[in-house]
Amino acid sequence: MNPLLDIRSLSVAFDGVPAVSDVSLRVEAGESIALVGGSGAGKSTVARAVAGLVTPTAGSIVFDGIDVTTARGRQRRQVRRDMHMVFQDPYASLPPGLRVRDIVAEPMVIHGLGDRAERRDATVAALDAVHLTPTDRYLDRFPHELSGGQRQRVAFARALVTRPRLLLADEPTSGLDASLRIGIVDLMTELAGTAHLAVVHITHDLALAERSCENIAVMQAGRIVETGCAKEVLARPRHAYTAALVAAASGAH
Ligand SMILES: Nc1ncnc2c1ncn2[C@@H]1O[C@H](COP(=O)(O)OP(=O)(O)OP(=O)(O)O)[C@@H](O)[C@H]1O
Repeated sequence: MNPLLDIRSLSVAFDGVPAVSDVSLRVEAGESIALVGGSGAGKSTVARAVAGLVTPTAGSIVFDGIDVTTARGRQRRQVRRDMHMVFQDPYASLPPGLRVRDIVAEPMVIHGLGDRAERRDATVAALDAVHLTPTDRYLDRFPHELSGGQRQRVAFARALVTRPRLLLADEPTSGLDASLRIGIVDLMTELAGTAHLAVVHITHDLALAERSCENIAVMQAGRIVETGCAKEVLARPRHAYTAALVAAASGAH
């Protein structure tokens, strides 16, 4: 069977400077994979290329049989509906002038999905799925009337409302304190289980990577140096860079 996401020999350069070099990665439907590595390793650039936000210099990215780098028209809209990105800073990524009900429903409006009543039901279901309950308490609030953790849950609800097949979560927990981080990571695990969603979780934090994902890909200087089952890779790293990350993380705790 073809994977949901098939990245082959992806390279991205900015002004001629390589940011991602020859990255290949397969993500199966319903799989959760952590993309880890130090700052500047190229993790966000891989996710942004998958989401069509940056143009690769070489390689291909096939999502559900569609080449995202060349998709146009109906196929492009299908990719946008079936794949969502959640960013680091929910305050910056949520429209400040909209209420939660309109923020969460907006992707359905953009994609012309459902009538008013169906959008309302889907919005309530998405808020339920991210445990912002009772939903009536949140529907009419603006982003500035929510805590950081609640804002990030709204960002997840918005990402889920069109029932996507892939969630790209780029450092969704940075800026949150430790207990909220675990809450968000456990939410992603739960969503992956119940919504048959594949999750790519970009993080610096190896403990969160291991907690949230079955699999892991370790990036260094634009390349993937090691992949495998997260628990095994972190317990017995084969690559010196992974071993150094694990040693640094255990020194930090
Ligand atoms: N829009 C851009 N223009 C120029 N250079 C960029 C751009 N985006 C990323 N880069 C460069 O590409 C490299 C990889 O950056 P990227 O953000 O993908 O790394 P990262 O692993 O996600 O890092 P971090 O964990 O710090 O977010 C870095 O050297 C960065 O400076």
